Amino acid sequence: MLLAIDCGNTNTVFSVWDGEKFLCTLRTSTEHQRTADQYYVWLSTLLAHHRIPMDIDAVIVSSTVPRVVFNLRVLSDRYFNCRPLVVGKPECALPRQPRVDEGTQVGPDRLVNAAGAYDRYGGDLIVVDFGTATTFDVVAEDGAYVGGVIAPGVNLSLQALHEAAAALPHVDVTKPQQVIGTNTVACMQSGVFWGYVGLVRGICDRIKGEYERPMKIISTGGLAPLFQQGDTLFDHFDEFLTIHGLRIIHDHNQTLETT
Ligand SMILES: Nc1ncnc2c1ncn2[C@@H]1O[C@H](COP(=O)(O)OP(=O)(O)O)[C@@H](O)[C@H]1O
Ligand SMILES: CC(C)(COP(=O)(O)O)[C@@H](O)C(=O)NCCC(=O)O
Ligand SMILES: [K+]
Repeated sequence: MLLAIDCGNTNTVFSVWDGEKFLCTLRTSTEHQRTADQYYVWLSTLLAHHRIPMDIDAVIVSSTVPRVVFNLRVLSDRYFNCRPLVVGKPECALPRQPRVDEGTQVGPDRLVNAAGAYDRYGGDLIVVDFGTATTFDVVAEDGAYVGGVIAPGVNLSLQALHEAAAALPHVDVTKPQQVIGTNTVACMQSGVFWGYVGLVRGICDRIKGEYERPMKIISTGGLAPLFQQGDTLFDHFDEFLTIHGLRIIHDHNQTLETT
């Protein structure tokens, strides 16, 4: 079975696959000090809870936080007796090479999103991923990642506003009753909700204007469904896009090994 790990700057998502069969996904906060032994205790407890056997014989990792990769490698070597594929490293082949400026270190999550989205929806895509940052990943007709946009994440923006302004409380993002807020919290929620609807709509429209072919917009990340309530921004919402992309890249590397 395959353990696919998507490590973001806020959360790390573990998913288990039996071939093409998706078994489960588990989420923990991203902590670069977390040791292989701690990961194993947490993972084995939860897999037992889901009655999933721990017969993992392959691991693939995408990490936007380089410092956590070492302990994920130790987890893979010590407990699953295999070397993990790490997206972005030379030993991990991609179905299609990105076409960006020479020397650019593209976030592995974006390469994985491109692979997963192309497999499911074909080419000419914008993938909007609501993470710590909100990324817009452009996928060409042939499935190559060809660039995009990075915007401050939704909760990051709210947190920054709360920390910078003495009188503004911490608020959770939600769709406000109306645009004009009649109290501080409603004003802040309107600012971040409609501000992001405008940001996503505006950036996608500009990307479409610059790209010569018609495009589909795929969204992923926990906050995507919330913003879809504000405007029909996305053609599809795909909660498991990134881990699907990890499985696609793993299978691509398996195919190369057997040919
Ligand atoms: N459904 C949700 N509702 C509200 N906040 C969410 C939801 N899903 C994720 N978040 C928040 O969005 C931010 C990004 O989370 P996540 O997508 O896990 O980031 P990353 O992939 O960068 O680690 C975090 O602050 C997280 O707590
Ligand atoms: C933009 C990101 C931080 C988003 O990562 P996340 O929000 O999932 O933690 C990540 O894609 C990244 O580290 N990118 C490197 C720079 C680039 O993609 O050009
Ligand atoms: K991401």
